[in-house]
This record gives sequence, C-alpha cells and structure tokens, in this order.
Amino acid sequence: MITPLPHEKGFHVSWDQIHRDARALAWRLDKRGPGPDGSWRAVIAITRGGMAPAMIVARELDIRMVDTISVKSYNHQTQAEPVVLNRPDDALMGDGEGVLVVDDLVDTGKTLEVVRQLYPKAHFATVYAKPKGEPLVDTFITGVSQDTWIFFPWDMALQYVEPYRGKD
Ligand SMILES: O=P(O)(O)OC[C@H]1O[C@H](OP(=O)(O)OP(=O)(O)O)[C@H](O)[C@@H]1O
Ligand code: HPA
Ligand SMILES: [Mg+2]
Repeated sequence: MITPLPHEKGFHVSWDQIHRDARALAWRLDKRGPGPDGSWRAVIAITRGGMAPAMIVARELDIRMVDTISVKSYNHQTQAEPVVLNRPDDALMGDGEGVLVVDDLVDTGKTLEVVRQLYPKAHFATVYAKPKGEPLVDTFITGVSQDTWIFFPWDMALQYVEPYRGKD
C-alpha cells in the first residue's frame, strides 16, 4: 500500500536556486541592522537546514561571528514538538540585539517560536515561508503555499526516470 504524502504539491529547489535566493535574502538585509552603519553583529544558523543559507548570508554581509542553534522538529514530513539540542553561549548572543537568525524556511512557525523566546531582539530571516509561519519571520524571499512540501538539494539526488513512452 502507498501511504499518501501529507502535502499535495512539491517545490524542488536546486543548489543554484537556493544560492540565488539566499543571496537575495542577504541583499535585502544589507544595511538594515542596528549598528551605526546598519550592520549586523552576528549570525545564528538554525541547524541543520539554516546552515547553508546562513553561510551565504554571512559571506555576502561580511559577518564573521557565526554560530548555530540546533533545533529538531521533523522526522521526514512528520512534525513533533521542537527540541533545542544545543545553543550558542549566552555571553555572545545576549537577547539577540543585532543578531540575524537564519533558517531555510518557516512552515508552521513552531521552530521560530522557540528560538524567538531565546532571542527576542534578534531579526528572523528565512529563504522560504509558508502562510502559517509568516507572522514569525521578519524577512523572507519566497512565499510557498501551506500544502506544498519544499525539497532541498541536500535531500535529493539526480535519478534516472523512465521515458514517457516507456511508462505503460
Ligand atoms: O516552521 P516549522 O513548522 O517549525 O518548520 C520549519 C523547520 O523545520 C525544518 O527543520 P527540521 O526540524 O526538519 O530539521 P533540519 O533543519 O535538521 O532538517 C526546517 O529546516 C525548519 O527549521
Ligand atoms: O516543506 C518543508 N520542506 C523541508 N523541510 C520542512 N520542514 C518543515 N516544512 C518543510
Ligand atoms: Mg530546520
């Protein structure tokens, strides 16, 4: 028996696409920080999905202080309560003032809700956002419908597909 997927549509993102979109996110955030020149003082990546976008944002904005917070919410497409497994030193990040928290996407917003409680003054940025999560994110690049599952390049591989004529 085939178990139906909980999401009707698939949005497949290539490495090239995530690179372009994460760059667009960085450019949108440029000079919008609370520093005297609009700079941000640090980036926190929400692992694991936020690590690639956070690296690209930090590179574009020339931010060298980069740390991670480990949050696990999903097992494949099944959601559980988010658990914080590891987080930055409080002395470095404080209440999040001047800190960019970066993730690949916001879906229901539960992950960002947990991280926001830890860093109430941080700026929350994701590359993609679904409608339920939008109120939890300050800046994002592309909106995707709630019934869509986003497939990232690190979860996919190039695969052979049967020619159309060979299917029946
Ligand atoms: O808005 P939410 O409904 O909370 O979902 C969004 C979060 O879920 C995914 O992470 P996941 O927990 O699957 O871990 P991963 O980043 O290690 O893949 C994704 O990378 C976001 O962090
Ligand atoms: O649409 C999604 N794609 C990948 N990971 C996710 N985690 C929550 N929603 C998603
Ligand atoms: Mg994640």
